[in-house]
Amino acid sequence: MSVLFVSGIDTDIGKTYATGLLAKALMEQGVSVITQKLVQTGISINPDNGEMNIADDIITHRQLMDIPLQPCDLDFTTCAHRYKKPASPHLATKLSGETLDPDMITNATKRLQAQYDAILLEGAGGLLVPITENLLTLDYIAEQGYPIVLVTSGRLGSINHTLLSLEAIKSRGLIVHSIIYNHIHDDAEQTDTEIANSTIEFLRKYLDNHYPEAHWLQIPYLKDNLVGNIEALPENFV
Ligand SMILES: Nc1ncnc2c1ncn2[C@@H]1O[C@H](COP(=O)(O)OP(=O)(O)OP(=O)(O)O)[C@@H](O)[C@H]1O
Ligand SMILES: C[C@H](N)[C@H](N)CCCCCC(=O)O
Ligand SMILES: [Mg+2]
Repeated sequence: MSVLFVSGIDTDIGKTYATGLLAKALMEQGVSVITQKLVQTGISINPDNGEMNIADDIITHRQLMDIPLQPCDLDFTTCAHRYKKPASPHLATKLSGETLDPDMITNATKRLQAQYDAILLEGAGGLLVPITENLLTLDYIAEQGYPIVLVTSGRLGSINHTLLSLEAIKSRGLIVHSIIYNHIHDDAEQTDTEIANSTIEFLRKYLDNHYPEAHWLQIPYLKDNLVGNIEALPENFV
């Protein structure tokens, strides 16, 4: 019945890819696992009926897991809070005229826990993104006490953003469960491999020294077909 919160050092860092690949690897280990999205902004609209689609990140998780959309997706249990504006949830919610109810998210997680052994809950953006005017993502997670999986990369600036995220997690007394290094930029011409490799080395050493219990994982650069694997996942990861 574990819940892991998958966050990242920023938006567009690869949380969705990491969540989907982690879920797939857990499934392959025989773990009954599902993913959930805290809140989806920038939702796509169904052109046939003008209604909001199932959360895009949930659809991508299922593609990466290589399973169809599940009943809990179709009834929106895995992501009820969906907003049109591709912005911070507090703004997207306000513009929609709706109110985001954090208890609804908690209740949905509990319903999923009754069905699955492990839930991977993906955030929106980074750890301190406001989900309402008065509630930061990390404060919601601190209320629930979920361990955190943090996604990072080798782009210039990642070291600082990663260490700041770790400090924020520590300040709430939460557990850093894992760091997932995403090889997101490996295909890009502008990638400086010297910087990327040094970032990996620095972060690994930093984890060893300060968070020896945390797992270090990596995900590969994926081509358009969304097929790939997280590197060897330890047994009893969740
Ligand atoms: N490993 C990867 N290989 C190839 N492309 C990647 C990889 N990781 C991320 N990307 C690219 O970066 C984009 C952003 O990644 P992703 O959607 O996973 O970010 P996110 O952190 O989940 O963002 P959000 O805060 O919106 O949820 C993807 O649409 C994809 O184009
Ligand atoms: C729309 C985007 N892709 C994410 N879903 C939301 C990112 C919110 C970031 C807010 C911020 O840090 O300023
Ligand atoms: Mg995402």
